[in-house]
Amino acid sequence: MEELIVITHPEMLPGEAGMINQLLAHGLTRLHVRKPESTAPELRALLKQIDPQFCERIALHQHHALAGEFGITGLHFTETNRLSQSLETLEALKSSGNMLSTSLHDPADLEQLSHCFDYAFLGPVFDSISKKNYKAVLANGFRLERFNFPGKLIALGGIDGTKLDLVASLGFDGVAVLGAIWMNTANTLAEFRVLASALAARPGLKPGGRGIGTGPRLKPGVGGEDSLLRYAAAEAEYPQAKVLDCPQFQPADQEQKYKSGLVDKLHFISNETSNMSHIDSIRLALEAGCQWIQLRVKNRPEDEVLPIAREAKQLCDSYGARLIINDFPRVALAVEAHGLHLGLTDMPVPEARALAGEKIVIGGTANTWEDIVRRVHEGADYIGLGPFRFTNTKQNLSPILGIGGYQTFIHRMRQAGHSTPIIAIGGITLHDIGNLREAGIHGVAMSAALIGATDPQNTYHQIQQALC
Ligand SMILES: Cc1ncc(COP(=O)(O)OP(=O)(O)O)c(N)n1
Ligand SMILES: Cc1nc(C(=O)O)sc1CCOP(=O)(O)O
Ligand SMILES: [Mg+2]
Repeated sequence: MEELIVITHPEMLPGEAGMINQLLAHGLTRLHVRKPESTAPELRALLKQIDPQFCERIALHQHHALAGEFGITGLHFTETNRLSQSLETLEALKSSGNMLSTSLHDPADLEQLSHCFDYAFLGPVFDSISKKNYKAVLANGFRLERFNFPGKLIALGGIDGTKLDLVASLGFDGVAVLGAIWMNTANTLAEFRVLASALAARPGLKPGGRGIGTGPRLKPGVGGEDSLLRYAAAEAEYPQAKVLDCPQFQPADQEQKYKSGLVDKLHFISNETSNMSHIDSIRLALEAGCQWIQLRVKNRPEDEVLPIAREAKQLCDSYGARLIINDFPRVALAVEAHGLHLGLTDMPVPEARALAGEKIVIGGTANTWEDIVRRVHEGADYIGLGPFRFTNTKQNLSPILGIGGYQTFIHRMRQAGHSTPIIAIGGITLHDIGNLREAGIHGVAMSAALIGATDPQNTYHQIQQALC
């Protein structure tokens, strides 16, 4: 069993687009946008906020006419909607490259189901978590009969992490979740990670298995199979190298696209002051909502950084967040950090890669065009490009780039065909993000703007919105 599909909350939630982008950036391969009460303009407003690179992983339940506008090819048909479609319509949609799915409530209906459908939801298999009075329809002792349906069968209804083994034993190819993800919106990403890790760790998941969203139309590197594999690589210790070795993911540029989903858009940089330790600053950021934390301890030897890193790792784990270690590859390895950030005078990226392995995310600093080219050739997973403006957080700053520097360098990168994600850094505040995003950055790294915020949680949410 390998598929994990998330269905949106039926109502529009505050900050929902940000949460959706986060889920997709963290490896979600298929998102079903189901908003039964929403009008087309309301749905359009939501879709507009979703990063276009993710639209190929989306299926729409309502307002199919919006699909073309956003490059969405996934069309879902509710049971009623399916029954009112002619076979010709379904065949025409299918042959024009769409990926079709539908819902069934009676397993016997599979016998008649059109083979135009790539996958079908069947359920509710358990009493629903989110819908009261939505009771399980599958009888005790149920075992899935596929008839000749060639598509995937996805269990829906009442599924959480505790049910995966049972669902797999019933013969399903995957699960669709709603309540488990959206019941507590403060924990959406953490819940997804728990489910995805549990699924990836199941013995049935094999690197090379196909995922929904892997139709022949999908570009490698955008959702689908590689995204599923990416999640497995990141979460279940399948060697990422297997993905990158596969010829279909070459040249290097496709590889970079694949990498951009691995790198968060907001990096918090830890700091210490006379009344705040690194751990205090990390706790503040985690409580605000940050999910990507860089431990940046300066002017201390490795043996002093190691215990701080261990504590930071525990703390980040408890919030389902990722820890990146600045400057110290061996510390990153020792604490099993998610990533490592290297400066221009630190260990070169390939050396750190050889030391720390394929799984770890490695970012590298650049201050000039030549540095950018070096980082691209070194195979950095992202480039920390700065400084944007003067900051007290770092000593011995390189010359300020300003918005013009980012515009120029990102333009040159595009011309040269380089797509390594750029993380802007140095004195960045909430109000800079719009311009930086327009210049083409992938994300921002921030320290003082979050540590010094009067309401870090609110600042975090505004930053997330601005990054969408
Ligand atoms: C995301 C990100 N980008 C750049 C830096 C700067 O790293 P470095 O050049 O190694 O300088 P120090 O941070 O070590 O002073 C970073 N830390 N993070
Ligand atoms: C760690 C770091 N590196 C920079 C670079 O230009 O390479 S600027 C910087 C400090 C980032 O913190 P703040 O958001 O408080 O300015
Ligand atoms: Mg450094």
